[in-house]
Amino acid sequence: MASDILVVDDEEDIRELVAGILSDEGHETRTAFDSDSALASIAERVPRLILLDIWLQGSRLDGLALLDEIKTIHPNVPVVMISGHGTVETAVSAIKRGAYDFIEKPFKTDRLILICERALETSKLRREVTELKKRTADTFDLIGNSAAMNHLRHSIEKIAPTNSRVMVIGPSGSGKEAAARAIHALSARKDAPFVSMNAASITPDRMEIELFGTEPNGAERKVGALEEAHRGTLYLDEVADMPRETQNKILRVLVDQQFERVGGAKRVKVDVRIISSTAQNLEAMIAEGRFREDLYHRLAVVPVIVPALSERREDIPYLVDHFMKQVVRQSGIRNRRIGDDVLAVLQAHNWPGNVRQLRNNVERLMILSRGDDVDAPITTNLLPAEIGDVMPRAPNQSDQHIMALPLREAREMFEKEYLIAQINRFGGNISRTAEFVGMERSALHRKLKSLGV
Ligand SMILES: Nc1ncnc2c1ncn2[C@@H]1O[C@H](COP(=O)(O)OP(=O)(O)OP(=O)(O)O)[C@@H](O)[C@H]1O
Repeated sequence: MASDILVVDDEEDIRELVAGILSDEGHETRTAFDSDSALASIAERVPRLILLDIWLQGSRLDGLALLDEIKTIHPNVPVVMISGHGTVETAVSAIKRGAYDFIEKPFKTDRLILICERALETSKLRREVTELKKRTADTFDLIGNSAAMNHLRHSIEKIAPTNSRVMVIGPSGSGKEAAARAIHALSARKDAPFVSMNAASITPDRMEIELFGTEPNGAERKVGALEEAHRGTLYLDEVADMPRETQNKILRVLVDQQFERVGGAKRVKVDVRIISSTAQNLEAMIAEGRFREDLYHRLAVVPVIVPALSERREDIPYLVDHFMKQVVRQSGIRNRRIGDDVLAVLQAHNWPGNVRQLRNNVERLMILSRGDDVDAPITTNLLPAEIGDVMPRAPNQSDQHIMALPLREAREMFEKEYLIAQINRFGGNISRTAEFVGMERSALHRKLKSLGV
C-alpha cells in the first residue's frame, strides 16, 4: 500500500536516490535537508515513515537529536536511520533511543525496500492493536449515572470477586454482555479469556463440538469453548433459546465439573466461571416445561438485572456523549455538538432496542451530519421519523390516532403523552419537569391529576 515517507539527509544525492527508489515502489515521498526543514515538513503532515541520516551535517540538530525530538512528538512514527561507514555503533544506540532499524551506506536497493516495508507493516500492526485494545476497553465501560445503573455497578463490584455463577437478566440490547464483561474484568480471572458463546445460534449436534472441542487426533481439530475459557469466564448468551438437548448437555457439565472431548474418552477438567444471560422470563418458561428447573437453579445462583433503557432515561445524555466519542475514535469522523432539542427527543423515545439501538442512532446521526459545518450542532431533522415523532407512545396508552379525535380529546391526549415523556426524561423529578415545561410545580401537579396521570 502506498505510504507517505519523509527522507531526511544533508547529501542531495542520497536524498534523491532514496526518494526515487521508494517513489518507484509506489510511495509518496518528501525530502528535507536539515532538522528544521524536517520538523516543518512533519508539522505540516505527519508521515507514515521517516528515513533519517545519522549525521545531518550543517543542521541545528544532528540525526540523533532530531530522532529524540521526533520520538517525543510522534512516538508511533517509525524512524529508520541511514548510517555511513564507522557509524554503525551510533546506529545501534539510535535503536536503543527508539529508531526502528538502520541501513548502512552504500546500501542495496532491495534491502532499503525490505526495511521500509517491514517498518510500515509493523507500525500498521501496532496501530491496529492499539485500536483493538481501545475497542475492548470500551466494552468494559458501563456508562450511566441513574440510580438503576449505580445499583447495577454496585452489584457487579460485589459479585465479581466471588466465583459464583451469575445469570444476567434484561431485555435485548440493554447491556447484558457489557455487564458480564465488567464482572470478568473486575474478577481475579481478568487476565484469562472471556469467551462468549451464543447458545441459541448453535444447533444441538454442533453444540458438543463447540463446547467440548474435539480430541486432538480427530479429523476436525477444535478447542472447545470450555477449554478456551480455562481459568477465565464462559458467557452463555440467551440460554432461554437453547434446545432441550443442549440444556441437558450443559447441565451434565455443571454437575460433573468435567467432560469428554468429542472423539475422546479422557475426562477433562477445567476451571471456568459461567455467566449466562436471558432476555426472557425463565420462571414462566419453567412453568410451561420449556426450560429445565434444575439447570436454572445451577445457572442463576446470583441473578443480576439490567433494566431497559426506558427505565433509566437519565443515562441517555451520558451514553450519547460516550458513543459520539467512540464513533470519533473508531471511524475518524470529527466530533460534533448535539443540540438540546435532539437530546430531548432521544430522552423521550422508548428505545425498544435499548442501548444498542441508541448507539446505532448516534452513529447514524454522526455519519449523516459528516459534511455539515462542524461548529453547528446536530439538529432533529436528521433523526429517523419513528424517533423524531413528537408523540412518543407510552406503553398501555391508547393507540388511536390523534387525527381521529375531536380537539378537546386530542389536546388531552397530547398533553398526557407529552407530560409523561417529559417526566420520564427527568427521572420522575416533578420540580425539574415543571421548570422545563414552564409551569408552576403545583399547577403541574393539578394538571397531571386532571389528566389521570
Ligand atoms: N451501560 C453501558 N455503557 C456503555 N455501553 C453500553 C452499555 N450498555 C450497553 N452498551 C453497549 O451497547 C451495545 C449492546 O450491549 P450488549 O451487547 O451488552 O447488550 P445485550 O443485552 O447483551 O444484547 P443481546 O440481548 O442482543 O445479547 C454494545 O455495543 C455495548 O457495548
